[in-house]
Amino acid sequence: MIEIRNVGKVFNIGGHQLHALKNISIEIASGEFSGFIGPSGSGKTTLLNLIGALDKPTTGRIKLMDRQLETFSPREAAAIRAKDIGFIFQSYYLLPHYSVFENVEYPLLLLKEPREQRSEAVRKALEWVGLADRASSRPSQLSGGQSQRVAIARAMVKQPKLVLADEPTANLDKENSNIILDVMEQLNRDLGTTFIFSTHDEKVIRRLRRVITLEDGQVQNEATG
Ligand SMILES: Nc1ncnc2c1ncn2[C@@H]1O[C@H](COP(=O)(O)OP(=O)(O)OP(=O)(O)O)[C@@H](O)[C@H]1O
Repeated sequence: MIEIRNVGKVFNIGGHQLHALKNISIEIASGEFSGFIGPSGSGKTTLLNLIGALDKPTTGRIKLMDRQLETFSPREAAAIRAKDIGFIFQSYYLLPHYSVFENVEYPLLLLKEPREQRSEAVRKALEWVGLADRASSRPSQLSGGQSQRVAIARAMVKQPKLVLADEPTANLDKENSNIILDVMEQLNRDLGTTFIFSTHDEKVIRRLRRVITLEDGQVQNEATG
């Protein structure tokens, strides 16, 4: 599903060059439940952003579902993000003035799906995360764990092949972290969705079937389990 070949990423900060990623080569297969771990600043988020077509590598190539991402225009990158990739972040980024239903529906509006299909898909996505009864709630009425479950439903509503989760449990307690990890594991099993995490959290790391450790912008080691 993903082929990362000799990827480097350099940020220019005030005339100084920061090598955030150095010659990374990794392949990730469809259906994996894997994650990048490593110290703060090791390049986890930078790498996830490149896979998610949110940014481009300085050197090297990234193939995502048979498409060379580094050749994409901003418009093409936006289209692939809208259609094929679900994003989950540490901060849930729910729209505060919209209901849970409308928040989950939003990606389908961008894809211009007809109303009936949208309603059915939102209903299903809220069922997956156990929040079918909260469709008309506002984000401010939800706990952190429930908010992250809405964010998962929003990422899953278009049934993407790939979901990228950047520190998804960072703001959650143990119980809620385990609930959202259960949900993601089940979606991975039932729908075959590929999940890639960036995380420091032991609770997440224990669940990953493949752990890729980054250090100073390089792959340090790999473990599967
Ligand atoms: N847009 C940017 N502009 C300049 N430097 C950046 C940018 N994004 C990341 N960096 C730098 O690149 C390096 C890698 O950052 P990155 O956020 O990928 O690390 P991380 O492993 O995700 O860290 P954390 O666990 O703290 O989130 C850091 O030194 C960071 O300061």
